[in-house]
Formats: sequence, structure tokens, C-alpha cells
Amino acid sequence: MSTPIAFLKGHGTENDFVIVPDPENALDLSRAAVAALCDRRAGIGGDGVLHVVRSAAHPEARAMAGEAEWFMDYRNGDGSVAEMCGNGVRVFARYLQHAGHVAEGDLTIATRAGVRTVHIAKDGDVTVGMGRARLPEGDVTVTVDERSWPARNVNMGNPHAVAFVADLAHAGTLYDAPPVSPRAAYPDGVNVEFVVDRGPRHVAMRVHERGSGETRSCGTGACAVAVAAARRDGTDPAVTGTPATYTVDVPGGRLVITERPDGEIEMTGPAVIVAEGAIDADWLARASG
Ligand SMILES: N[C@@H](CCC[C@H](N)C(=O)O)C(=O)O
Repeated sequence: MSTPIAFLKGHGTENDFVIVPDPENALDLSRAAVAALCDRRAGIGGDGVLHVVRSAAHPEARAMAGEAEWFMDYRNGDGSVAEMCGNGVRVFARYLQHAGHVAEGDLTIATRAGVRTVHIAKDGDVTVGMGRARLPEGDVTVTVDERSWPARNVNMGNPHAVAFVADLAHAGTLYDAPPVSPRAAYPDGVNVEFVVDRGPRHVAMRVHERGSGETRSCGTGACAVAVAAARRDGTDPAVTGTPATYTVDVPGGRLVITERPDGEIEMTGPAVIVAEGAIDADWLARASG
């Protein structure tokens, strides 16, 4: 029998992850292995995997090793690779604290979208500097059944289409990815957010994530929603010169997003470790095919 592989389970506003500490990048976490881990019946279950690797030990992160000791090698539930995961980076920071690698306060984490700054507060919430949004030009349309909505193309390191709708139920079951057109606007696929107003600078959303399906929360998605809402509401900080803060309710909780006049975005929310265990390495090897 092979040596078991340590894992933890954690979530941020119920966007849940299998955390696999692998400081020296010794594991071969294939696409099939990640999908098996995330399987909610035959595996551990999660929206994605947070593979915890020292930046110096990962080819995609080596160049960031001087700025951030740890690299979040994030994978979606189907095993695909994504550039960024906003809830994931908060849970990743919570894991580093839990494992004694870092203390409360400020730290940096390398991601495929670049180095992110994180603050672990005494009250338990974790804030992450999400960088700036990009807003590619061009009209985008999201469709569910017989309804279509104009959507805003927002890139938070990963791609989003944000549609303001009259009722979140209009998003339907979200079992399948809602069609977004033109497809050429998103050559690598897209995360789709459906948004309703709850009050001044307060919205609620549902999301269909690329590579994971409908999830209970998406941090980059919540940031994309806040950015789109600010442009719609005339509160774009680059225009008004004052920060815009939006409360974004997700099915799994609440995130608070602030965009500053220089475009930098901060997101605050909870991050929780719920379990620790050991993966049967032989099972994982078989699952990897
Ligand atoms: N849940 C994440 C986003 C994860 C990546 C996304 N599915 C993609 O493929 O871009 C978040 O909290 O940001």
C-alpha cells in the first residue's frame, strides 16, 4: 500500500475546495485525478482543488517566488486549469495560517493571474487584493431558454459575463452552461453571473462556473458583478474619484467588494477549514487512469 496523501476540506461562502498540500510539487495531479477528488459521490467532493505548492517548485510560479512563497495551483472540478479563484485564494490563505506557515496579518500568494495580497483579520474574515478588472469592448448576450439578456464582459484574470436579470429564478436550473454569444468573445470559455438588485449598492447573484457548474459562490464573479454594477449605476470610481463598495449576496453567504479610483479591487469574506484527512494513494492512482 502506498503512503496516504494528506488533504483538507475548506470553503469560502460555500464555494468548496479539496486542499492538497504538496510543497515540493511531488504529486502528479492529472485532470482525471482532480475530477475524481471533486466527485461528490465517488470522491471527496468540491468545486475545485487548491494544490498548495511552493512557488519555487512550480514551473508556472518560479518567476514569482521572490514575491510570494506559495503558489495556488487552482483547478476546477472537472480538472481544468483556471487563471484565478477569488474564494480559493482566501481559503488558501486560511490553510497557510491553519498549517502554521503564516500568521494573521498580511501575506502574498502567487496565482496564475499574478501575485495577490491577502490580509487575514483577527475577526476571521480574509481580504484579498484582486487586482484590476479588464472590460473588453463588444456586446455580449446570455441566453437561458426563451430569455436573453445583454451582458457585460469583465475579466478578473478569468473571464466573466455579467447579466442583470429581473429574477434569479430566470437563470433556470443551470445544469448546463448558459449559451453566451458571440462565442469568440470567450475563446477559453466563460463564467456566467446572473444578478438582481437588493438595495443601494447591494446585489444578489447566481453563477454558472466554467469547469464546475453552478456553485454557491464565486469570488472573481462577485468582483465582476460589482464592477459591472458600478458602471451601470454611475458609481465607477475612475469617474467619480471615490471608492465604490458593493455587497454581493451569493447562495452561500455574503461578499463585500470595494473598487478604488485607481481600479484596484478588494474582496472580503469568510474562509473556513472544515476537515482534514488522508487520500488513498492507490485509489487516486487508479482514478488518474
Ligand atoms: N470559484 C472561483 C472561480 C474559479 C475559476 C472559474 N471556474 C474559472 O474557470 O474561471 C472564484 O471564487 O473566483
